[in-house]
Amino acid sequence: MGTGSSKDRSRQSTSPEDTSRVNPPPSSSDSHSYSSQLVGGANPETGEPCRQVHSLTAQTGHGNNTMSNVQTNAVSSVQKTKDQLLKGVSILKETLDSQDDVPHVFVVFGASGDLAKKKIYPTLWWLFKDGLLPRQTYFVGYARSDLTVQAVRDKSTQYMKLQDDEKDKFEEFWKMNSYVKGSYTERTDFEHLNQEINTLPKGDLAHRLFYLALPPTVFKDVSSNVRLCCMGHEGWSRIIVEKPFGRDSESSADLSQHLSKLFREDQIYRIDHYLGKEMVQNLMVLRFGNKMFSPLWHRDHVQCVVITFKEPFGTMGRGGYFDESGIIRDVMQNHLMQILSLVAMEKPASTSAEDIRDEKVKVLKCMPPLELQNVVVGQYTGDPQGEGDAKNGYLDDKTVPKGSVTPTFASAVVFVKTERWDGVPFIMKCGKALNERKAEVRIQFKDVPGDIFGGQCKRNELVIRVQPQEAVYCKMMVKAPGMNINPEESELDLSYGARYKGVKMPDAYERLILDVFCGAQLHFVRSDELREAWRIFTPLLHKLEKDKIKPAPYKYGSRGPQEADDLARKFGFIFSGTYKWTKPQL
Ligand SMILES: NC(=O)C1=CN([C@@H]2O[C@H](COP(=O)(O)OP(=O)(O)OC[C@H]3O[C@@H](n4cnc5c(N)ncnc54)[C@H](OP(=O)(O)O)[C@@H]3O)[C@@H](O)[C@H]2O)C=CC1
Ligand SMILES: O=C1O[C@H](COP(=O)(O)O)[C@@H](O)[C@H](O)[C@H]1O
Repeated sequence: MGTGSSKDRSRQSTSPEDTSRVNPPPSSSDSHSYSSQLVGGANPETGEPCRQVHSLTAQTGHGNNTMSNVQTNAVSSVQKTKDQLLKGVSILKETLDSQDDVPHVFVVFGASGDLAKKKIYPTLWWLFKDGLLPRQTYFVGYARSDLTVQAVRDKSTQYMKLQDDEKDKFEEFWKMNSYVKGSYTERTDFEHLNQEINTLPKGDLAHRLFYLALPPTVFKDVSSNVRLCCMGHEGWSRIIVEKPFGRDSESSADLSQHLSKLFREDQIYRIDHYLGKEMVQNLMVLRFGNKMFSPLWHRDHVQCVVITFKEPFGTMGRGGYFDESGIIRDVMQNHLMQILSLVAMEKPASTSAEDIRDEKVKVLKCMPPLELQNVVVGQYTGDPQGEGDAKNGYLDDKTVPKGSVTPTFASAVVFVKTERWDGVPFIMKCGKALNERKAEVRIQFKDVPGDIFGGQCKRNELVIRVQPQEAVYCKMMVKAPGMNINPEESELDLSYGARYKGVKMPDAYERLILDVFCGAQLHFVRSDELREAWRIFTPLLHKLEKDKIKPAPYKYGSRGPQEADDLARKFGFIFSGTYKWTKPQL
C-alpha cells in the first residue's frame, strides 16, 4: 500500500507548513510568477508584452479541425495549432514548454458524474488535441461507481464534438486515461489512488491536479484525503474546487478554514466558470483599454446597471439537487456577483491576479447586505400550452420536495457605496424556465439633460452580451436618414460573429483548466471575495428560509414575474419597448 515508507509517513501531517515541505515552495514554474502576466503587462524575463489567449481560429478550434490525416502532417499541425493558440501569450507558452518534460496527472473526482461527462472530460480532450497540455499528461478518473475507462468514454463522447479526422488522436487521448474506483471517505482508497498515480511513468515525480467535480457534502473528506495520501513528492499539487463554496457565511468560512489548513491559497483554485467566458474577461479591456468609457462609467452618467442571466429550460428532472440551493446560490451569489465586481471595480494597479482581485474585493466590501424589500423571488409554473418540459412547473418535478418555496428566479437591487457608484442601482436578475437563453450586462445611461427633441430621445444603453452570440452594442439616437432632423433609435454594433468571422472562442472551462496547469489564479475566486459575497447574501437567504417566503409564480417560458419588472422600474430602469434591431445582412 505504500504507507509504510518514511516518505509516505511524512505526507500524513495536515499543517500547511508541511504541505509546503511536500510541495517545494513555488518555483519559477509555479503560481505567482506568471499568473500576473496573462492579461497583459510585460514578461519580466524578456520584457515582451503578454496577452491572454482570446481567440482560436476556426482551423484550430474544436468543431473545425483541419488537421491532416497524414500522420507526419498531423504532428506539425498540432504544433501549429499550439503556436497559434498561444500567440502573444509568451508566458503561458513558456510555462507550458518548461513543464513539457515533467509528467502531469489530472485526477477527476466524481468521474461518473454529470459535470465530468459534460464539461471536464470534453475540456481535457480539447486541450489535449490542440496540443495545449504538457506532453506527458495522464488523466485519472475516480468515483464510487464500478466503471471502466470505456464507460467514462461512452458517457462523455457525445459532448466532445469529435471530428472524423481526429479519431487517431482520440484513441491516443483515451490511452492516457485510467479509472480508479473508491469511496470519498476511506483513507485506504486514497492510498490506493496514490499507488495508481505512482505506477504511471514517473508518476511519483509528477505535478498533480485534483478536480473536485463532486457534491459539496464530500468536499471536506476528499480534500483531507488528498492532502493525506495523494500529494506530489517532487512536483506541485493543486486542487480545483467547484461551487457551491458553502451555503452561507458560516458554512463557507468553515470550508475555507478547512481547506486553508490543508493547502496554501496558491494551491486552491475555486472555479466560477463565468470568469472563463470571453465577454466577462473582456470587461477589463473594454473598461480600462478605452478612453471613451472611463468618464461615463460613473454615477454622474449611469442611471442603473442590469446584470441578467436567463435560461429557457427548467430543472429537467434534477430539481432535487437544485432545491438544495435555489437560483440565488446557484447563479446570483457567484456568477452575477463576479460580473458585478468587474463592472464596478476601480482600475487595478496592474493586471496581476492579486491587484485585480484586491479591487474586486474592495467593491464587495462597499456593498451592504441585501434587503428583502429590494428582492423579488419567483418560481415557475407549468405552461399547459407549452411543449415537453414546459408543461411542468417546478413543483411537478418529482424530485422536488412537496410545497418547496425554493426560488427558480430572483431579481435583486444592490448598491455599491463608493464615490463612483453611490446611489446607482445594480439590478441583478436570474432565472430558469424563462423566455430565452441570455447573459448580459446592460448599462442604462441617464436622460439627456435639456431636451430639444420633444421627448423623442430614448436613453443610451451599452450592452455587453456574454452569451449567446457575444456582442458589445450601444443603443443610441441618430438622425433618421432623409430630409428631416428627427432622432431615431439605432445602435453601434460589435457582434463578434460578424467582426471575428470564423474565429472560434475557447470554452470557459478550457481557459480555466489551462490556467490551473499554468498556475494562473486571476480567473479564480479568492477566499476573501467569497467571504464578502456571502456576507452580502447570507441575511437575505436566512430570512427567505426562516420565514418560508413564498416565491411569485411565473409561467414557464415567460420573462419572469411581473414584480421583477416593477422592481426594476421602481429603481429607475426604463424599458421603452420602441427599440428595433435589424440584423445586418452579411
Ligand atoms: N449585436 C447584436 O447581436 C445586437 C442584437 N440586438 C438584439 O436586438 C434585440 C433588442 O435589443 P435589446 O437591447 O435587448 O433591447 P430591448 O429594448 O428589447 O430590451 C431592453 C431591455 O428591456 C427588458 N425588457 C424587455 N421587455 C420588457 C418589458 N416588457 N418590461 C420591462 N423590461 C423589458 C429586457 O430585459 P429581459 O432580458 O428581462 O427581457 C432588456 O433588458 C435583442 O434581441 C438584441 O439581442 C441589438 C443590437 C445588437
Ligand atoms: O453554474 C451554473 O451555470 C449553469 C449555466 O452555465 P452556462 O455556462 O451554460 O451559462 C446553470 O445551468 C447551472 O444551474 C449553474 O449551476
